[in-house]
Amino acid sequence: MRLADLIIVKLENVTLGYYTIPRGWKSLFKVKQPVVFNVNLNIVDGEKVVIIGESGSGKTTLLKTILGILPPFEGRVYVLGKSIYDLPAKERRKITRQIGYVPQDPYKSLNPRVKIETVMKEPLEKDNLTDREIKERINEALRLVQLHEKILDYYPMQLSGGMMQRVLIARAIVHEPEILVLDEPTSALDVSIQAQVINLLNQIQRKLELAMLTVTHDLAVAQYLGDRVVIIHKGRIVEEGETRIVLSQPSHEYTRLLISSYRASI
Ligand SMILES: Nc1ncnc2c1ncn2[C@@H]1O[C@H](COP(=O)(O)OP(=O)(O)OP(=O)(O)O)[C@@H](O)[C@H]1O
Repeated sequence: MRLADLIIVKLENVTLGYYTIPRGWKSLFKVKQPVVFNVNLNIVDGEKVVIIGESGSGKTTLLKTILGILPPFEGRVYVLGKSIYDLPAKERRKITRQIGYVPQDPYKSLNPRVKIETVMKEPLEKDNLTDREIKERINEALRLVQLHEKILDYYPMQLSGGMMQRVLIARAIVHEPEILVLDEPTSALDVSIQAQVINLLNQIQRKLELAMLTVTHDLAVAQYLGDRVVIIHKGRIVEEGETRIVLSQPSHEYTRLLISSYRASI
């Protein structure tokens, strides 16, 4: 097998959702409410995949199952070849640690009372590293996101939104994951900063030869961060393929609608 064929994440007939209390019922009785239906998806080593869909289409729900925090109602979720929900929780966490995760909103994702140094050390806690190795790893991650190490003494509120996002990206790569997973990486940022963050992510992905999975509602983000796009509508994959081809010759009506509303908005 070529290295490029190594499957990092695989979703096999995955149906996902939440347990909710039906309308009009006050009791504790809950029912399954599926929101993502029968999804199949492979992400191979070094590949950049973007899932595009509008708000409520199930993008974050899909990420939760990949991150090991939402067991599927049906189907299997494989990370690095292991069916993670067939493993005991401790083993599952060991595997999902190989995922670097950048959450949706940098402003809400960092505790204002916790120094950046502590934020950066946390993913390395279980790695049995010496203080020197920890320092080297953190400095390397900061270098990759183009932040000075003096930032380690700062608190999140002393940083701009763009700097917070760089800290979150540095935290996601500091433990040398196999895949970087990003939830709407630019939506909370000023337009002027968005392009910088996109360029930075592409540089990091190339340098570390990581697989990268991004979810977004923004076609521009998909164009720049995806070799391959997956279009999701109401919890179902309606189309997928090479980004350039899907966006220039969409075959599904929903994709055509997304593209025309995007063109109208620019
Ligand atoms: N904890 C939850 N309990 C019940 N329903 C939920 C929960 N989280 C999300 N949902 C529902 O699941 C559906 C998909 O939500 P999800 O957050 O995955 O969408 P999304 O595509 O990521 O949207 P957004 O970009 O707005 O975050 C929505 O109908 C949402 O209301």
